[in-house]
Amino acid sequence: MNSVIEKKVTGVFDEIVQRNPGESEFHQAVKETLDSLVPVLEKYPEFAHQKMIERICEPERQIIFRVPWTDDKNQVHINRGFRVEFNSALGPYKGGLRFHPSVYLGIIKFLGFEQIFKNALTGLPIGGGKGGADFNPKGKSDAEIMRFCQSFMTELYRHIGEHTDVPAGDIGVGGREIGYLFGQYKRITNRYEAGTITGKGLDWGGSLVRREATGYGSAFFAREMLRTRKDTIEGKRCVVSGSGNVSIYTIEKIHELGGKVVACSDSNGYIFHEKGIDLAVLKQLKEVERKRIKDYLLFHKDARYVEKGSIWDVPCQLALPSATQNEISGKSAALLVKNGCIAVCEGANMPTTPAGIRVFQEANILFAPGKAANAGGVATSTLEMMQNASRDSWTFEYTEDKLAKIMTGIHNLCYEKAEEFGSPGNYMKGANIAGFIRVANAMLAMGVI
Ligand SMILES: NC(=O)C1=CN([C@@H]2O[C@H](COP(=O)(O)OP(=O)(O)OC[C@H]3O[C@@H](n4cnc5c(N)ncnc54)[C@H](OP(=O)(O)O)[C@@H]3O)[C@@H](O)[C@H]2O)C=CC1
Ligand SMILES: O=C(O)CCC(=O)C(=O)O
Repeated sequence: MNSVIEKKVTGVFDEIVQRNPGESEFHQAVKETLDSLVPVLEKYPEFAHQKMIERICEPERQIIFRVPWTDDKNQVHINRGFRVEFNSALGPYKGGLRFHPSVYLGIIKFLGFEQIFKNALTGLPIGGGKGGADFNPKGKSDAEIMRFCQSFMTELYRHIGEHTDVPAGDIGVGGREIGYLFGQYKRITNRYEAGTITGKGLDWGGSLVRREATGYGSAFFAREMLRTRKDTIEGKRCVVSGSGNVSIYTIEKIHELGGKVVACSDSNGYIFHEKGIDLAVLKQLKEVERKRIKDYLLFHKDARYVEKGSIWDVPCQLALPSATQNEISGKSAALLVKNGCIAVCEGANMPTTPAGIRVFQEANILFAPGKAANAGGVATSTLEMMQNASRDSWTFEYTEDKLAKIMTGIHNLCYEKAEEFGSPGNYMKGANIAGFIRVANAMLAMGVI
């Protein structure tokens, strides 16, 4: 360890671990970010003096609540709901809701923390927040999902609003859940405040391209990264993990840009299809029938299903992890590099472990961190809020063009900041530095808040 600033940052991190025990994902996200910020604090001593990193790492507000609901057999269940309103320096808290049995405070805090920097990178007026519940939507009937969402919103409604906190979807929360959540919000408040939640249906305040935005945005980011090495997506063999919202629309745009996605997955296993994933089948299975990825074999006998295997064993040039956190271990990263992978673009939040990131950086392959590469979703949510505020609705082409420009802007900002602070080509450092500077400057201007 060298500088005084480095020692200070290490001390701050140790204190954060002590104050937030047992929240390993939150610690991981904070460490990755703080490690990038040493040169910023050296260049701008006022950030250190004003305790900007200490302030940014402490959520403004954390709400934890009971979510009781009744199943179809009239049995009562109790889940735990969360909303962490992390930082509102740039605008209302903005970030999705995750319904998954693994959810606990540490996961919501890591996601909320990442969201602060991601939202800042978009250049749009949005703060960072995240929420969710330890509820497992798998195997539940529509009526059970509705009752759960209504109960969840019966507490959440008092904390949200178009000028305070604007939730959206994440794992386990798609168009169906957003409908039930917004319906209950409208019912309790007696206000058609469409800008309070994003990812809505197109007939009731939603925006074209929001459904596609995170996946399309990730593919646009990959295109921009490859461009810096005078390369393109055309003809590239790609692997996209997951088969949910982000994965499906990543595959769609990669195919449009001339790449070929040969594998995708769900939490049970992965499908390998040398001819390229058949997106129409995938959409039918996952968006309409809510089935398992294994059923892809019913449509394509020449595909292969690998139960419980690692999708990162499949050789590819471009890897787009789009399922969940920590899905690429150091070992998987090493295998990807050995198999000829030249670029990794994170559609999911924090899908690569610290050991995996080290492998990619040492191999000098292109690596886009989730907070930059998957920012297209939240950016388009903000475009949805703009349309709601002006009682307008934009065309697909207009909205997609705006998304593409935002993603190019984020790419260029990360690239330039990495160079300016002495780590050319390091998109992770560039993203952390650019996001932090924007938020810290706003907080500085507003005094000790
Ligand atoms: N939706 C959005 O707009 C945005 C999402 N993200 C991030 O993208 C990622 C995917 O989100 P999204 O597509 O919306 O979620 P979905 O719920 O639509 O899909 C999630 C996919 O990931 C798989 N998955 C989830 N958890 C695990 C796990 N523990 N192990 C293996 N596979 C898993 C799911 O499989 P199964 O069905 O078997 O559980 C499913 O295929 C998340 O990290 C999310 O935070 C980031 C920015 C915006
Ligand atoms: O659209 C949004 O507001 C949030 C999307 C999200 O949860 C994310 O970026 O991780």
